[in-house]
Amino acid sequence: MGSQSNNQMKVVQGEFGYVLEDVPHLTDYIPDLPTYPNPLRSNPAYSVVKQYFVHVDDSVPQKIVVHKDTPRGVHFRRAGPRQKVYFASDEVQACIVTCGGLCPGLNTVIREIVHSLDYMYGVNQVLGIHGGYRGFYSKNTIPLTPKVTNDIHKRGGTILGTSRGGHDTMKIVDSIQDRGINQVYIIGGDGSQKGAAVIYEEIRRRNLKVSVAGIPKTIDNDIPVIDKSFGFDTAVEEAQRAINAAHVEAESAENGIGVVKLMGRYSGFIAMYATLASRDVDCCLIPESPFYLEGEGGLFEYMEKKLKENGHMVIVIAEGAGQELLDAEIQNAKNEHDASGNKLLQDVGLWISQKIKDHFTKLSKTPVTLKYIDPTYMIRAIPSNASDNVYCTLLAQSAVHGAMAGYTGFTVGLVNGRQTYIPFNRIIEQQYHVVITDRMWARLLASTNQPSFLGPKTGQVPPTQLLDDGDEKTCN
Ligand SMILES: Nc1ncnc2c1ncn2[C@@H]1O[C@H](COP(=O)(O)OP(=O)(O)OP(=O)(O)O)[C@@H](O)[C@H]1O
Ligand SMILES: O=P(O)(O)OC[C@H]1O[C@](O)(CO)[C@@H](O)[C@@H]1O
Ligand SMILES: [Mg+2]
Repeated sequence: MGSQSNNQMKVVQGEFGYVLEDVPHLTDYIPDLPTYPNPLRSNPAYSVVKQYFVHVDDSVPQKIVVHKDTPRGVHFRRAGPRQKVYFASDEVQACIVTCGGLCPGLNTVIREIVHSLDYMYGVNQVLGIHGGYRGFYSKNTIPLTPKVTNDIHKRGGTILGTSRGGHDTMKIVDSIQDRGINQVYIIGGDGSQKGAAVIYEEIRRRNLKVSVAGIPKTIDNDIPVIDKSFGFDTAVEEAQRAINAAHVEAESAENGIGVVKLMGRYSGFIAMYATLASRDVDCCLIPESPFYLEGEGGLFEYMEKKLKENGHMVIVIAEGAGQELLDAEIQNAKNEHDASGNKLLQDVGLWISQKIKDHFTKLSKTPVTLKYIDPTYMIRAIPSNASDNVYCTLLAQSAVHGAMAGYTGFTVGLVNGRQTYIPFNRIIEQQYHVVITDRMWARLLASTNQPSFLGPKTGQVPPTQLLDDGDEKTCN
């Protein structure tokens, strides 16, 4: 038993291997802060709710698949309202910023932060930062009220605008300090959460009473620890429309082939879930599972078999899949990056469509009709669906409860179905990927019956045994 801490995380150890990876609190570096009773006590909606306040010792296990002698393992602090808050309502000057690519649900999260601050905590000074991180120091702010944000959840995109690049930590924290902001809500993906972590560090270095809360956003679902990111379900649902169109086109032609490219730079979650949801997909190609085209066990062999059996087929390919094949083939390919430093990928959808056409043209007895559908931005530029709207609401409320309770340097997230506060460094230390030796990918292979492409050609060794799926994301 014992505890260790650094600026980013406090690790508390308990009995039977219990570990709490706790988030920082303002009192870690500003002792003797005054506290106030939580205004929710006298809120008619909550005052009657028994045990509404979260117990100070409540925590949520990261791993729920256990054996009888498994140590209790890593836990995260349970999110929710606390008895005491560290901000008086009229003291709070909050701000909200959205960064990185778009994602369904951004406006819902903005709306719910504004509404939660006002309706639950009586806070009515909330500023919107325009155009991502650089907006802190280069743009005017937008006052956000429940009235201004009332209908925004019905729209795609973000009313605040977003951007990549432009993270100048010193200028951002200067702006926070100059404007008297003391709660910062940052909605963004892995890059944005890295940005949030360095903002928190600088705020702490300056000894400022400012809570920094992250709300994880990315339709790629590549953020570790959390069950899934908001907007992911909406994106998967929208992808069905493209897959359906590809299937209708393919089915209506002789040797029809539908190819659908979906987002997923390094993680193939959208492609995997869209495939599992659809049942019309015969082959799903993702960045985590290298594949090859020619020869035994390759894609073309499988396609020939499928066309012979069914007369048509549908392929879903994630944008980051097969990039190594393109790199090997396209000499002098430009090594370009976006403003945030993310590598700009080559268009694998166009490339594979051409490869397929060339292959079947060579096999002159099998002329094919190929339709390529690229719904890339259509799956993310839409409003969130009902379940994502609920999810966004809970995330926003959890973030507000956490900041009001004086926690800082945390990201809110669903862990095994429970709202939690997760230290930034657990969120940013790695990107989450589909693990092709886990159960979920095996389920997909079983559902499509496609080749696994495991073997000497891809350098992937077939697993002898499926590993425990304790670390997998989402309900399985
Ligand atoms: N290591 C880092 N340190 C500080 N800021 C960063 C870092 N990485 C990214 N950022 C900033 O975070 C913002 C968003 O980053 P990025 O464009 O990579 O999107 P993201 O948040 O990862 O979202 P997504 O990839 O889902 O679209 C940008 O303004 C970028 O400058
Ligand atoms: O064109 P943009 O806006 O840079 O966004 C594209 C990228 O954003 C993501 O949706 C999330 O990182 C990727 O899948 C995709 O490559
Ligand atoms: Mg990212």
